[in-house]
Amino acid sequence: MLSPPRAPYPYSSILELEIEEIDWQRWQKLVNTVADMFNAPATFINQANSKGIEVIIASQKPETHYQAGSIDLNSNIYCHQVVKNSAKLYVRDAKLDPQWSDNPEYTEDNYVSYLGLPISWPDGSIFGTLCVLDTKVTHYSQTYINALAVIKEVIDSDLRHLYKENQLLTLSYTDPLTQIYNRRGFEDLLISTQDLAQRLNRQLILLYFDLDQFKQANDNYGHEIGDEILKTFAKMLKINSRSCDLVARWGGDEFLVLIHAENEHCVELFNHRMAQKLSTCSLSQDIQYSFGYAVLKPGDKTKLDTLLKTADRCMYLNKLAKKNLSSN
Ligand SMILES: Nc1nc2c(ncn2[C@@H]2O[C@H](COP(=O)(O)OP(=O)(O)OP(=O)(O)O)[C@@H](O)[C@H]2O)c(=O)[nH]1
Repeated sequence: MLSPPRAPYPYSSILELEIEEIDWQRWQKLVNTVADMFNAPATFINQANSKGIEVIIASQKPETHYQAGSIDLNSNIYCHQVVKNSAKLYVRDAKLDPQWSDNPEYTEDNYVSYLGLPISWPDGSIFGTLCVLDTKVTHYSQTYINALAVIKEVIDSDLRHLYKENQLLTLSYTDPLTQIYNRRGFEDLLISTQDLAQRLNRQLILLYFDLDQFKQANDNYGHEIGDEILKTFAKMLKINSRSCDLVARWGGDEFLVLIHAENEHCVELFNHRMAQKLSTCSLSQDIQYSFGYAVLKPGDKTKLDTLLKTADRCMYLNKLAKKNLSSN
C-alpha cells in the first residue's frame, strides 16, 4: 500500500507571500463551475504547504463536506498521492482498490471517486491540487479530463503572475545593500503594521538610528568597509527584531525600526541587546550609533512625518549630549 508522506511538505505557503493578489472570487467561480460541469458534490483547490494539505477553495454546495481552511496532514487521502507523484490521479471506484481502504475520504465520507491534477508554482514545485470528488462511481470522458486540465492551467497561470508580482514588489521594497526594507517598503508596510497593532490593541514605537561619525569611517577605511558597517548594522537590527517589526534603511546611515511594544521599557531592552550584539562583531570599534524614538499609542493617528520628527529630534539630542560629553 502506498503510504502517505509523514513529514510536512516543504513547499512555500501562499500565506507566506507578502501580497495576496489572487483573485479568490475567480478561483471560487472556477471551482463552482467544475463542480457543476462534473455534476460532483465536491470540488477543491487544495494547497500542499508546511501544514499539510489545506483546502483553499471549496465548492459552494450543501453536499461539499470539507470547508476552506480544513487541513489533513497524515492520513491516506487522494491528494497526497497527486502531490507526491506530481501527476494526475483518477480513481473511478475506491472500493476496487485496497490502496484506499484506510482513506477517510472514502471510509468516512463515502467519496469513492476522485479526479485530481497537480497545480504548480512557476519553479515547477507543487502548489497543490485541483480535484473533483464524488460519492458515486464515475466514468469521466477524456474530454472532461482535458477540460479540467485547461482550468488547472488558468490557476497555474495566476500563480505565475502572483509569484512575479511578489518578486517585483520584494525587489522594489528592498534596500540592495543591506537587504532590509528601503524607504518605500517601510512607508507602504507601515499602514498594515499600524492596522495590526490597532487590532491587537498594542502600541508601536518608532526607533530612529543614526550612525556616529560614519563619514570618518568611510574616509579612514574606504567606502567598501563603510558598506560592511552598514550591512552589519542592518543585520543586527534585524536579528534584534521580531518578524512583525519593520526594519528599514531610511537613507545613508539612518535606520528605522518599528516595534510592537508593551511599554517604553522595550526601547531600553532593544538598545541593550543591540549594543551587546554589536560588541561581538569584528567591526564593533567603528560602529557607534545614536538613537531616538517616538511612541504611537493604539488608535493614535499621528502621521509618519510627525513621528519621524519626534524620533529624529530625540536622536539628535542624544547625539549632541554624547558629542558634548566627549568634548569635555
Ligand atoms: N559606504 C557608504 N557610505 C554611505 C552610503 N550612503 C551614505 N554614505 C555616507 O554616509 C555619510 C554620512 O555622513 P554624515 O551624515 O555626516 O554622518 P556622520 O559622519 O555619521 O556624522 P554624525 O551623524 O554627526 O556623527 C556620508 O559621508 C555619506 O557619503 C553608502 O551606501 N555606503
